[in-house]
Amino acid sequence: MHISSLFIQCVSGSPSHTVKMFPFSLLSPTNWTLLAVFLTLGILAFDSECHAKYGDVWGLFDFRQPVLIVADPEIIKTVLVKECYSVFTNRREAIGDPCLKDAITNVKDERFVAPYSLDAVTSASFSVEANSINDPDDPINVHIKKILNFKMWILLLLMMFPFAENFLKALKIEIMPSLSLKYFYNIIKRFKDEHQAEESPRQPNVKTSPLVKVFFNLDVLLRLTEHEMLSQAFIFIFAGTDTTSFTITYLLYNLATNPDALQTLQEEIDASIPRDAPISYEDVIGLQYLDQVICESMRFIPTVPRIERRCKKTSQFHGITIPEGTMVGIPVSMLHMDPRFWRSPELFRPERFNKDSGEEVNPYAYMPFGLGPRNCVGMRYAVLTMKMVIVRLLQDYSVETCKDTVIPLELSWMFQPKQPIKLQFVPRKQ
Ligand code: HEM
Repeated sequence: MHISSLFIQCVSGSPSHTVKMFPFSLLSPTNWTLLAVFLTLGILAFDSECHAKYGDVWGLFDFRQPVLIVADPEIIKTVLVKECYSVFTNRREAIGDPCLKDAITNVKDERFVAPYSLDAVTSASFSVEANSINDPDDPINVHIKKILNFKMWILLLLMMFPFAENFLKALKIEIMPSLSLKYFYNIIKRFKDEHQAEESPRQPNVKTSPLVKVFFNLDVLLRLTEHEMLSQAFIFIFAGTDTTSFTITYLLYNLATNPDALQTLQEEIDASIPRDAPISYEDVIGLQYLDQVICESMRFIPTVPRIERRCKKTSQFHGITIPEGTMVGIPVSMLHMDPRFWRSPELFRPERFNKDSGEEVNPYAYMPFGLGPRNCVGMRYAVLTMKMVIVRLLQDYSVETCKDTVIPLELSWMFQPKQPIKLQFVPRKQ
């Protein structure tokens, strides 16, 4: 899962002109109140509290890092879209395994511009054979779990003391297990080598998907090194795994707690797709209500609650001076619940995304996949995967709450469910 701002020092900012970042004071009750809100109620309550106190722009320190949070759609547009290439191209400095520093999520400036064309190839998922659904001990499953359960305390330590990286390296302490990372690099490399062998004139009859072909020719197409290319392949697996599974889980939870929406969705699926027939791309794309349910579920509980860009040169926008090195954060989860942009935001209403509903969606207040040139490259692939899974599941099962379902859902300060989400699947009558 993507981790957003980790708060330690809270400060106030004037809504216009230079936003002042006041140093954290142990004696300041304001800071402690907000810190308590952050740790107990989580990022949404924290952002909402700050927003109520300071308006659309406020500042804080993530340990040593100044962060400016902006909730004004015009400023968001400037940061994520208009000035993306000139000022706000990059994210936070990558912390941790140097192996991943050339992945698309971390690369900077002109190195980003090249891999960005990868958008065209996101559908090329890697057909590495795995049996992780049926076999929890499948090596792929074991290694991805090790990587996703990365050590948060090391990340926090490095945010406070970036210079500790070499010290930890010497002690062989790592955020992500390098053995597991190497495991993935090796299977992707093996897959690439096999693909290139298939391409050789000695095996003219072997056919590879054109998209996979593009992906494994990135070194030639975009002049990426082999390591850079393998990193993109790895990050696609890594960035797409937890995000997609969390989003599907939230979606099922929202359907179970909103049986009317579930029924409307099942009626749409039943009317459009025969039960035992294979599902085509056109079938799922045609399901309008399913699309609305996914949009609404990702508004209601966005998997990534905050996105960020780093300001690479001191600039002035909308009357605010943003110093070089400042992180600009967009409070996605708060914007998705802001009554300025949504009618009854606390209600799960897929109808609001119906084009004929008359309710307009402000594109700068809705960004479950981020926004602008640096948004999620896996978006279309993820939506398609989710649609396929949901259709297949709901053709045969209804999803309901049970005695162990926690209602309402409680999210931790890391924006993850405090308790496991438990639902029951009831077979549908044939
Ligand atoms: C429902 C599932 C997913 C969600 C909610 C999600 C969400 C996001 C968000 C919010 C960002 C940051 C965008 C920004 O900063 O503006 C992002 C970036 C990214 N995502 Fe996803 N994502 C999902 C699935 C995937 C999948 C399946 C892949 C790969 C196939 C993927 C690959 C990436 C990559 C490579 C980036 C970095 C893009 C860049 O730096 O240019 N994501 N994602």
